[in-house]
Amino acid sequence: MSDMRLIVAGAGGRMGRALARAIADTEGAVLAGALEAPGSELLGKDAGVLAGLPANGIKLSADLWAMSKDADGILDFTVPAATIANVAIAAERGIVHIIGTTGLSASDNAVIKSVTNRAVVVQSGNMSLGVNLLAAVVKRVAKALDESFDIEVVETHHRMKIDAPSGTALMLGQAAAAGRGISLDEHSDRGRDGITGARKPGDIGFASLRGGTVAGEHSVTFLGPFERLTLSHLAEDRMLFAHGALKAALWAHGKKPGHYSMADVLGLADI
Ligand SMILES: NC(=O)C1=CN([C@@H]2O[C@H](COP(=O)(O)OP(=O)(O)OC[C@H]3O[C@@H](n4cnc5c(N)ncnc54)[C@H](OP(=O)(O)O)[C@@H]3O)[C@@H](O)[C@H]2O)C=CC1
Ligand SMILES: O=C(O)C1=N[C@H](C(=O)O)C[C@H](O)C1
Repeated sequence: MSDMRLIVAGAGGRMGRALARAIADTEGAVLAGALEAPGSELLGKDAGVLAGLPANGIKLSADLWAMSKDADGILDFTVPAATIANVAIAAERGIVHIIGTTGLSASDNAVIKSVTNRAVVVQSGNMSLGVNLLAAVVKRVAKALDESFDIEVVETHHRMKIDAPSGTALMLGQAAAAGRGISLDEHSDRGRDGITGARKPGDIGFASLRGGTVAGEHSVTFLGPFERLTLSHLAEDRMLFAHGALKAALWAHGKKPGHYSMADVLGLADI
């Protein structure tokens, strides 16, 4: 099979630059386009040079329709509005869409789902093996422990992150809720401040720390009578997520239309 031709959306961003480096490192993948926001001062710059590599001749452009003509997939780590605009074009072109963007609303997610009867989408708030394994373990533990154990999800990220709780924290909260057989929407405690009252039994709490250059740190703590169990994951470098996204793209190439998760890619969906 010929190399998978991939577009990086948000090519000037932290993940976009990491993705360009990961593609250059990965056999079977080649950079076919670099998308940036209309009006960005980076438009026209070389994607290789921006990523700290030799020039590769791929210039940043805001025209996804044109650059996707001969592409096979798009790796999208941008912002919700951009991802939603990209969904329609990727589906129309029939190219694989790997979505890592977080902070998406319920209606954004409904738009993404709506194309998956005709498009291949892999979406995950975290592309790492470790976090997806952690989610499977959290689900199991939550199933084993009753409401006498409170569940708290804590995440720490770099100072530039714009959304909270992180996509990963929400994914871990969903895993805990699924293990317990409850709806996260109905049992979520976010943003405590002031006189909050006592903790509601059964709620899943979230707390977000921001600062420095932290690539991503997550923990789920089960707090019971006289004991506590904490499960955690530490991302040491965002190249972890870039390599995960590449793995997802190569896995998805040629798959039938559907809405896939990283657990599907990693063979963890049944755990
Ligand atoms: N699922 C996972 O494993 C991971 C997910 N993420 C998520 O990925 C997203 C990006 O993170 P990060 O790289 O740190 O953020 P950055 O802000 O560094 O990068 C986002 C990039 O997208 C660009 N952008 C904005 N609008 C558009 C548009 N319309 N078309 C194309 N590009 C656009 C931004 O440009 P400009 O600055 O000019 O606005 C910026 O360059 C976040 O949602 C983050 O949570 C991050 C790491 C791992
Ligand atoms: O913005 C980030 O950096 C990250 N975002 C993702 C999230 O919201 O969980 C994944 C990772 O933790 C890094």
